[in-house]
Amino acid sequence: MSFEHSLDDGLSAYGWDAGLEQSFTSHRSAGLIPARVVGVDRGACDVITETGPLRARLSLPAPADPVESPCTGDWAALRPGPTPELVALLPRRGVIVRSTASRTSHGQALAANVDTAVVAVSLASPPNPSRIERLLALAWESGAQPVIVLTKADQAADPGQAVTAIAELAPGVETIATSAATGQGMDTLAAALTGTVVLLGPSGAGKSTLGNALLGTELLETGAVRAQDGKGRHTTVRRRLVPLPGGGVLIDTPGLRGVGLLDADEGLQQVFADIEEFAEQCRFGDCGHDSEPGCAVQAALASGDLSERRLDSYRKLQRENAWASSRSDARLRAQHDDRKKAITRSLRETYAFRDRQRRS
Ligand SMILES: Nc1nc2c(ncn2[C@@H]2O[C@H](COP(=O)(O)OP(=O)(O)OP(=O)(O)O)[C@@H](O)[C@H]2O)c(=O)[nH]1
Ligand SMILES: [Zn+2]
Repeated sequence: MSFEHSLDDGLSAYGWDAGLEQSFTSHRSAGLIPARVVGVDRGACDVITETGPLRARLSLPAPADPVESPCTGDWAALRPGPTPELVALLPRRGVIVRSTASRTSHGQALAANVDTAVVAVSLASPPNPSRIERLLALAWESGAQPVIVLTKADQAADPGQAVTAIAELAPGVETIATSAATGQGMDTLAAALTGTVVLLGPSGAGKSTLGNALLGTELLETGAVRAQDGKGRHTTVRRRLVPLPGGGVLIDTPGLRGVGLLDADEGLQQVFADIEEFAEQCRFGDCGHDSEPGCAVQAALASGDLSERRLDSYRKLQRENAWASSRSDARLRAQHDDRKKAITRSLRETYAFRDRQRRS
């Protein structure tokens, strides 16, 4: 196998590697070149190629499910020429999908092939646990590894306590407190990010500020910059797919800011692995965890291992997901088995730790 295309060309900074090169062999022999999709609009797309950015026409059959249309982060095969054409997509490792509120039953693909999903949570105001759980479910479902970043640690009375409280919501997820003001946690964060990274979180959570700190530049638009733009113009063109100095790629598309759940059964199972684990101990396989005898979920509530709030959030997100999924086609799911095992292990350690604390 030849590595001449894979290692020191311009695409490796965007995540191209030997494995992708191998899956591209037949496209290479057909005279096609690899490209990563930066953005799609009006039947055309912006892509990055080995020789730099290009605008390409979409020349592939419309898929039955629009979720399978090209989106930011996709790897594609391009036919070069005076009018470059995108003729095929490489198989995705995963995709972040937004449930559309429209009449159509389809979701919208926001970012493909994401490895790390940063869930940004501001410590400047009380956190919203359900929102965090929702974003974690979305991340897991997309095949990405979530990382919780507590921003604005300089504004928190007790950041250490906040990390502990939020880590409880998120078995198997690293939680890092950061501050753009003091630089706290930025090295730890940079080290926790691998591959293609997205920043999720509500407006004002500090995503752009984090992104700029990671990039070491002011490429992304921040609240502070906008405040100076007194005309309310938000026309700054976002760089939607940018290599990070320490390796990896940052995707920042506007649609990622404020996504709902769609078809995220597995993602929810992972966020609420603790509840799923309790439920396995219930006497009845179809236990509704209300007043059934031998309900291990109710027992966990009684013992304090599980909070009412978390159980309510679980039920609410399950209803929301069931509603969204009933409107959508079945989609490709990422396999999460090894992660589930890691989460189960981390839960066991947590419970063992609590037991030891109680006994001492
Ligand atoms: N004190 C403090 N302020 C911060 C920190 N990080 C961000 N901010 C401020 O919080 C505000 C919101 O930050 P942004 O980075 O624009 O938030 P965002 O999540 O990108 O918001 P949207 O673009 O609306 O989605 C800005 O005024 C930032 O200057 C921090 O670590 N400490
Ligand atoms: Zn039960």
